[in-house]
Amino acid sequence: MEDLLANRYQIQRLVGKGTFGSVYGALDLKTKKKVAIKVENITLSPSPIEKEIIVLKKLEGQEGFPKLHSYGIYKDHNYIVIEKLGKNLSQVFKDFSYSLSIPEVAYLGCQMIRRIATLHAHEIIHRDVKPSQFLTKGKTLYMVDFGSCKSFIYAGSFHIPMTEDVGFVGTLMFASRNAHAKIQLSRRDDLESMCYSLAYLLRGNLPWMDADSSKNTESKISLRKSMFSGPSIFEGFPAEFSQVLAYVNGLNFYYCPDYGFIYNSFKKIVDKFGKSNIRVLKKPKKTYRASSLNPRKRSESQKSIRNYIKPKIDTKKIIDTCFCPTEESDTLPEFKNRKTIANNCKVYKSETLHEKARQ
Ligand SMILES: Nc1ncnc2c1ncn2[C@@H]1O[C@H](COP(=O)(O)OP(=O)(O)OP(=O)(O)O)[C@@H](O)[C@H]1O
Repeated sequence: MEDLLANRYQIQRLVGKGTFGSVYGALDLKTKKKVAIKVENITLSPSPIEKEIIVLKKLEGQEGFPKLHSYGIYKDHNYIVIEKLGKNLSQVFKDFSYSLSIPEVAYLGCQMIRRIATLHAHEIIHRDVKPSQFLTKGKTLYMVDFGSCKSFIYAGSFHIPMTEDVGFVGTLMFASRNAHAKIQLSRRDDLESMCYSLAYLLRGNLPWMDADSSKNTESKISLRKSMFSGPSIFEGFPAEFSQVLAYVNGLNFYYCPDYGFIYNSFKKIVDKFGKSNIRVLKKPKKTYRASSLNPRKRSESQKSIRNYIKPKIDTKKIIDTCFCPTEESDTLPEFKNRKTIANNCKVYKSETLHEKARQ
């Protein structure tokens, strides 16, 4: 990669390499701000970066998603310039010697489910949820890499059908069982991958991970996952984790998951253990209070607060009001005596059709 991209971005260092491209840290010579630049070869078709641009535009202004600064083609590369974030959760895990505490993982879970709920509220599924797709910056966990995303809605209001024999999408270690069975993925699969990510961060391994990496073939992982991916992967940890996985395993292809139930389950763990020893997602060191700024900076800061555009979709509302019980979830203790709250999520046509077929 050349040192200067598009006459504006001074490439500083390679931050990471993905399956399809590389991410560089760079300095925007115009704004003097640090940015991240993702590049891929122009010959890739379909282009993951093109997909990423569409998704990032849709998510503009949402908490926990990087800002898209610009994009374009430079020589034989597509590129996007996005907000520079910190380390991903795999790197954070390594920094903590592969040992995070129960409340730390539950705290990360609270933010993961909020990001996934926001993405789903925009009718998009991620299809490659794993620890390295969540990056830290200050107190916020960001979700990145939208190259595998897909809209689960077509023609405005139809949920995609549950087709089989689709190609494998995702990452072997964290993919849902449906991904291995080559069944079309839907919202439930992002949640299953989230559960495996949390189990990995709690345990430091997953039952289908062979220490000998050459033995981690798709067929071996798929077989072991079908045997060992039940709620027992959370054995020895607070019951809320396994209850969430049991709930997710009971979700129907078309259902809008109950993000509120999942969020509250993780929050219950955080509340039980307390937040005082949580080392991840700490406040940035430098904080300025408006009153300590000089008058000109104070007025700029107040103006930027006034100009702050409220997120179009309120994740808290999705978290609080979305509830779609399944037959299996009725058997969980949390669901006993719980009233069905009107589902705030849009009801898609095929979901209604599916309901009718069930009756
Ligand atoms: N906005 C960003 N700021 C800082 N680092 C980033 C940013 N986006 C991505 N990265 C880093 O770059 C690395 C590569 O990211 P990328 O999304 O291309 O691939 P990946 O998720 O690691 O791998 P794969 O494509 O195989 O899923 C990530 O590990 C991440 O830590």
